[in-house]
Amino acid sequence: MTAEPLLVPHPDAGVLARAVAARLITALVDGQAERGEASVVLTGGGIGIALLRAVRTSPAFDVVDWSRVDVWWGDERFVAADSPDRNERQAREALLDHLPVDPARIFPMGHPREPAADDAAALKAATVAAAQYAELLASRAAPGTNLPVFDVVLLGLGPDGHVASLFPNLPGVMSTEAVVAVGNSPKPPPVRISLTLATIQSARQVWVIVAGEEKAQAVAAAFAGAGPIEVPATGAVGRERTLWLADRAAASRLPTAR
Ligand SMILES: O=C(O)[C@H](O)[C@@H](O)[C@H](O)[C@H](O)COP(=O)(O)O
Repeated sequence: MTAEPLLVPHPDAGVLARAVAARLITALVDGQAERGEASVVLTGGGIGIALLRAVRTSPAFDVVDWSRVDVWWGDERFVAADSPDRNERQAREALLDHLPVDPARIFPMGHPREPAADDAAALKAATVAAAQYAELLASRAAPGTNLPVFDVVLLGLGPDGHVASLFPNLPGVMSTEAVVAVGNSPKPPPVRISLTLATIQSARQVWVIVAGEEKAQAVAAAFAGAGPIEVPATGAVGRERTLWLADRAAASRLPTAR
């Protein structure tokens, strides 16, 4: 295995979702065989939720002991707990509500406790929630460390090269904190919470999952040597393995694309 990013092509988005679901099931089973438990960091976005649905309908889904899986989020839209926009809610509907998970091992990011008076107040509340998530991460880390070693971090890719809620040229990209609040996300909603690249890099495996022609330019820029300030996804690397799992359209602007 290598942490050097490796692009794995897939014919289309449907096959991609099913293939990543199979890969995820295998990674969790392997983690449980080796360490007795496993962990995954979920992503929002179209392909991120589609792959959760594909896990649910996979014939192999019950090979995983879901009661021994820690579930984290890479980012969250800072909106009301019952908002359909929340990544947590979408993940629960797509998969988690249908599995025998241990509720004590599901770690959603925070949400506003009350409607904020303005964007500044919302950012302030998100900053508190981000710090609380960092504490939660530390509470599940090995003694002497601040972060758990995630088995797999799942990330969608934005057309601008963002992953989680780390956007090009915004301060969150280079943050050395574990978790950041984002107050001016170019992708709605504007206020978000995100793991930082430093935290994502603590994972054994990082998978950037990308479908669609509108992502092709960002994929090409990443593999042409762009840095994380310009294309944040390039900073999302795992300790053992970094995979870019792409459909044909997303990989179409790579020099080797056929
Ligand atoms: O909460 C979010 O919006 C995300 O976590 C974000 O990083 C997403 O994964 C990408 O924007 C890709 O989203 P799509 O797959 O919908 O394009």
